[in-house]
Amino acid sequence: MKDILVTGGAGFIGSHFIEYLLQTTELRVTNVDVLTYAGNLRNLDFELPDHRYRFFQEDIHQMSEEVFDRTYDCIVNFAAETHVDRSIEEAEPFLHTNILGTFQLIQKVMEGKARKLLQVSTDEVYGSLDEGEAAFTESHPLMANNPYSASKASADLLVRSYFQTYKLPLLITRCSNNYGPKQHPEKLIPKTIEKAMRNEAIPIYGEGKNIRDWLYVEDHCRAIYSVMQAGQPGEVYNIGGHCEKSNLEIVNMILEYLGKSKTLITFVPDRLGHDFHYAMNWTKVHEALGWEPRVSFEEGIAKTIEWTLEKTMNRN
Ligand SMILES: Cc1cn([C@H]2C[C@H](O)[C@@H](COP(=O)(O)OP(=O)(O)O[C@H]3O[C@H](CO)[C@@H](O)[C@H](O)[C@H]3O)O2)c(=O)[nH]c1=O
Repeated sequence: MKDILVTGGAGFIGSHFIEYLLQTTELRVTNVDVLTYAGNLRNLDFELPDHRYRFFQEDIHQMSEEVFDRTYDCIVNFAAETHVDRSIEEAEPFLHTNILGTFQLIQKVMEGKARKLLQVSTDEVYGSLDEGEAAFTESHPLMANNPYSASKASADLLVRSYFQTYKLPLLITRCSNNYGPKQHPEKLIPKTIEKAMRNEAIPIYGEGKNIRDWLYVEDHCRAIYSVMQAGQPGEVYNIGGHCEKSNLEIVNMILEYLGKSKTLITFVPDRLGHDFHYAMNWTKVHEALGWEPRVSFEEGIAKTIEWTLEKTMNRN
């Protein structure tokens, strides 16, 4: 492999993946990102060697010929609308980017402009675990419960269908909740850190008992790289953090770390259709590719909080 096209590379996970590729491999990276509210070139604040990195501010629906002046060994698709609450407010951008955008990328593989596509997906496509169910395996039915996850599930099915129909080399990874430096403050962890630092009320939906499986973003990037290198076309690989925690536990840990009062916690009406419990069974990627998460939650959350404190100090 030589050339990788990363879509959505100015976003949270995409920018970490580019950093991982540039620092640990010799691959050349082309980054296509339209720079919506969630994409920010400041996320790429590390060394970007000219001969191995280039950026196009373009929409994945209308990529220019310049982007395709070479054949890519792989497209890794991070370009997505990702926030559940926003999808409940207005679903259309989610359908446009997440479904039709993915379709455009599949077309690039059909046209021979890329040798394969890795679709970065999510545990949300499985819906919520039922009582007594321990974790999602890759064969769990797709039971998306909100417009965001329905759009990601639709994209996964498109990818699957093009593998089944045309035997195109397409792969899917499905991750649990990521966290780490540079995440957009609309998400639970960065939002809690930033609000706590400012002594502002921290909104907890419902009773705060919903459970997520937290994965440090660098562990996720390592997993995606392994799947890109050695995953089997047509296969789905779950990636999880082996770290189930309720939202209240998360918020309490952050408040404790920052030495802030628990009175900042404010219970607010629940998210509509709020999935109760996600957890990933990632035995398959472990057995097939030897991947496992390395960063403990204690270590990961400390790095994330310290990064946020430093960012805020530099801003002031
Ligand atoms: C923003 C916010 C969230 N929450 C709750 C809702 C969820 O149970 C939990 C995490 O919420 P979020 O940070 O929005 O993440 P969640 O809805 O789980 O979805 C994330 O994780 C998914 C993977 O599971 C990704 O596919 C999504 O793109 C990503 O947004 O915290 C609150 O209680 N208060 C809040 O203000």
